[in-house]
Amino acid sequence: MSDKVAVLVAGSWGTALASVLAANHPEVYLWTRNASQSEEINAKHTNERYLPGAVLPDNIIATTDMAEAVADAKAVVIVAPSSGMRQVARSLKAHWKEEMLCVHATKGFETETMKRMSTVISEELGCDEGRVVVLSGPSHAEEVVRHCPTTVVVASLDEKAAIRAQDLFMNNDFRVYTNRDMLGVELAGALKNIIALGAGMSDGLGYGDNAKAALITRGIAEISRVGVELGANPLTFAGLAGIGDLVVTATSKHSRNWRAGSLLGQGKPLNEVLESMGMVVEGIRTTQAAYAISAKLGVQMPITDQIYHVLFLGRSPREAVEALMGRDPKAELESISQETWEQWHT
Ligand SMILES: NC(=O)C1=CN([C@@H]2O[C@H](COP(=O)(O)OP(=O)(O)OC[C@H]3O[C@@H](n4cnc5c(N)ncnc54)[C@H](OP(=O)(O)O)[C@@H]3O)[C@@H](O)[C@H]2O)C=CC1
Ligand SMILES: O=C(CO)COP(=O)(O)O
Repeated sequence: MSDKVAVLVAGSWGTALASVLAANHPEVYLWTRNASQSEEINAKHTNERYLPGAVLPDNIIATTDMAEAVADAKAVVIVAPSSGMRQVARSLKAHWKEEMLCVHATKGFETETMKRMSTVISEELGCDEGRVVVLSGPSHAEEVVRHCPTTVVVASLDEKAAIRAQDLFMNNDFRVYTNRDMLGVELAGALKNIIALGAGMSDGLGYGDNAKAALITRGIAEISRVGVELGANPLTFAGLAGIGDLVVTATSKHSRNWRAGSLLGQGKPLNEVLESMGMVVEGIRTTQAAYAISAKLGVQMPITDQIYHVLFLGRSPREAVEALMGRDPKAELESISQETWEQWHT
């Protein structure tokens, strides 16, 4: 097998990951459905729409031909938004070979089915879920292309596949840890976007650092609660894919979820906010999925519940904050089950 690596879709994160890979591998093929974007990347080594101002390595070769991108690649990295994942994975099927490593770096669910991305990919490729690796963690594309030090985790049901992915991406700017808890890593990466929307709303309303710290801390509590209920390792939520990514998304102006939340907090309607973003805001779809998951499991997700009401049921961000602050008095660790408590304290 060649030294070639393929990245599918040239949005901001796909392009940034292609530039990480280009430092480690001689040829990185970047597939896009957009011919003019492909020409721009090959001729000017830029992707102005998604990463304005960044200069890309010249061993990134863009193409609109998926067969050309994937043929003989040792690894395929899929970075489609969750809404396009099934379609992209379905197109990959004709070109994918069992021996290729398959990594995804998408943070979201398939809203219609509430499935995780590794499930969607394995269904479309017709392979075992263990063949898929997820890459996640605190990593804004804008900083990664500037070679700012960044740490992420890769997780898979197959530890050997995770180690292959670690080896594929790791370099002096981009440090990669393995984690065996694929479920926890995928859940954490998706659910933190809801809390980042809330943190943006809080800032948009003009609230301060106390409110944001509360959202981050109570946010990771509800993410862990649903994660543990589904069978994830509670410690994953204390790691890079959990609190690490929640902090970076809830506190950074690079974050599209934070920015969308901030505009909503300033009173802009959702449709106007989404029109002005021009990039994917995964937290919106994820709020729908998480609201349904929380109801199905009977697990309390009070912040998610309020964000859902703001996004889809006309509640104002200020009313949502009032509802959260006016909840019944509770002990901080009340909603952690006895079993989980014992797990954490042994
Ligand atoms: N940006 C970041 O810093 C990070 C993003 N992520 C995650 O990565 C994922 C992708 O986000 P990001 O790159 O930021 O998104 P962007 O909005 O920057 O780009 C989205 C890209 O997806 C393409 N696309 C959308 N739907 C399809 C489809 N059906 N078929 C083919 N291409 C499609 C778009 O193509 P077109 O231009 O033709 O519409 C565009 O290239 C998300 O899950 C996000 O949460 C994770 C970590 C960091
Ligand atoms: O996941 C991210 C950083 O780790 C990017 O978050 P946004 O999608 O909110 O920009």
